[in-house]
Amino acid sequence: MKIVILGAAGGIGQGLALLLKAQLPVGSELALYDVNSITPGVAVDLSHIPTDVTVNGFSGKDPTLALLGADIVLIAAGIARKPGMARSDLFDVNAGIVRKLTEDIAHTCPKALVGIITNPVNSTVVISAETFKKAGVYNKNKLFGITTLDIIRARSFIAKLKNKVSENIKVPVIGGHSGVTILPLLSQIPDISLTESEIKTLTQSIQNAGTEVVKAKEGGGSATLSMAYAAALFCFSLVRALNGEKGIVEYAYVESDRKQYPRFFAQPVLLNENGIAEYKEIGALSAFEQKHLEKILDELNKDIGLAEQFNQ
Ligand SMILES: NC(=O)C1=CN([C@@H]2O[C@H](COP(=O)(O)OP(=O)(O)OC[C@H]3O[C@@H](n4cnc5c(N)ncnc54)[C@H](O)[C@@H]3O)[C@@H](O)[C@H]2O)C=CC1
Ligand SMILES: O=C([O-])CC(=O)C(=O)O
Repeated sequence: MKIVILGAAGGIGQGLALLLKAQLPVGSELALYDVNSITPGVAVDLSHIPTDVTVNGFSGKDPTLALLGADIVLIAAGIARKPGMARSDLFDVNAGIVRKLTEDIAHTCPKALVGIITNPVNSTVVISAETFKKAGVYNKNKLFGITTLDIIRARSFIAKLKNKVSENIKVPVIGGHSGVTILPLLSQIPDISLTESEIKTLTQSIQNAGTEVVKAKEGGGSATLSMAYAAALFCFSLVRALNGEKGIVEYAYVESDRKQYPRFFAQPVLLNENGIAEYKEIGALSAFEQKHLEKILDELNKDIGLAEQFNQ
């Protein structure tokens, strides 16, 4: 199994590379690529960790050598927010980066599963889809916007509030990955009931969590370590599915043709060797969640439309 990280020298890239080097199955291969010339050095550094995962690092303008034979490609390349910015303010720079890297993937390893971390996820995933389409190799079952960070935040916040073990808490989060488009389904958490006021506060905390990190880092970037952890969890699920393990369900921002939802939407999917095997039921929404859903549709459709236009 070969896993590639694009943007591997960045805050997320390095943390993610460390987690994958430490925990991928024996015999896996990890390829790191970044325009930053320290990337081969990051790979040398990681290669001293005694796990049976091979690490190679590549820099320069062309990621082809890193991408050759990839099974999974994770894209964390691009700029991050500074205080006062919205994720959508990253579009102008990151849209072009994601398009170029997708062209490289389409050319070199079109069958790989691709996970997109680069913001604004609501749009970059669409740009990637349209780029694959142009290249004639789009498979919607293989392209994922990684929204796992919203899920792990929800788990942490609820565990703290209710004094529970976070590992045992499962929280669905649907929609998109920016502000109000992040919709945690707090009515669906097994064995935990929340008051109306707790639901309101938690929903806002989960939606604003990224901005809180940006503020706290005072211009030094956005969430990196928690995102690296989230992307590693998502990647391990892809690896297990590729290895034939059954019953793996993840929430991710993917294309589907569910009638009442936008073209791209974070939702539960069952994974197998080919990526998405099946779209799972989103389940019943509470009145609060239903009302919230109606509010986010316009915003998500706008982010998707902008990306569709970018690729025309
Ligand atoms: N999906 C999510 O939940 C989250 C997404 N993000 C997003 O992830 C992205 C990366 O964030 P950080 O790692 O904190 O940023 P960073 O600035 O620390 O790292 C980005 C890396 O991308 C590299 N890069 C830039 N252009 C490239 C190209 N064309 N090819 C290869 N590498 C290139 C840079 O050299 C740098 O090493 C940002 O867009 C950020 O908004 C951040 C947190 C959560
Ligand atoms: O907020 C940001 O810019 C980074 C991000 O997506 C998150 O932390 O959820």
